[in-house]
Amino acid sequence: MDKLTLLNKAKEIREKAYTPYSHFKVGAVLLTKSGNLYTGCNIENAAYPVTCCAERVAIFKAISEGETEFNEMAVVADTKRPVPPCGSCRQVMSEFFSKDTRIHTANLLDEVKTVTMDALLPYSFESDDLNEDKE
Ligand SMILES: O=c1ccn([C@H]2C[C@H](O)[C@@H](CO)O2)c(=O)[nH]1
Ligand SMILES: [Zn+2]
Repeated sequence: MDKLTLLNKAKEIREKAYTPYSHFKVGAVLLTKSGNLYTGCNIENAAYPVTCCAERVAIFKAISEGETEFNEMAVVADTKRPVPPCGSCRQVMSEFFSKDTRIHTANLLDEVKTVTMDALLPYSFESDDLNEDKE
């Protein structure tokens, strides 16, 4: 799918963000291999750390609907540079994305930076590292 289509959808969903504390709104869109779109916005909480980022909301919505294969993601926020996803979201993305999955990040000035999963989180901890057969 065209990255601008995904980014425009992310901009639209960003308006739904629940951000009474930071007033920092983020929108995310996830495209599955089957061609479905899952959207997410950040959802904050009076207990601040309970907040969930837009990226993880989109991924968790998709997983909970039985989708496990993804093509690309788009993320938008009102930042000076295309918004860099936080470390927790990078780890969650790496659980479900391939090394070459592209993440389109952007700001409201329509500056776009596309990065692969591997570039976003190199040398990531993954299931193979659990070494479950050792004891
Ligand atoms: O990539 C990001 C970075 C931050 N946030 C949210 C978390 C919190 O609600 C607010 C400020 O950190 O922005 C996201 O949703 N995605
Ligand atoms: Zn995050």
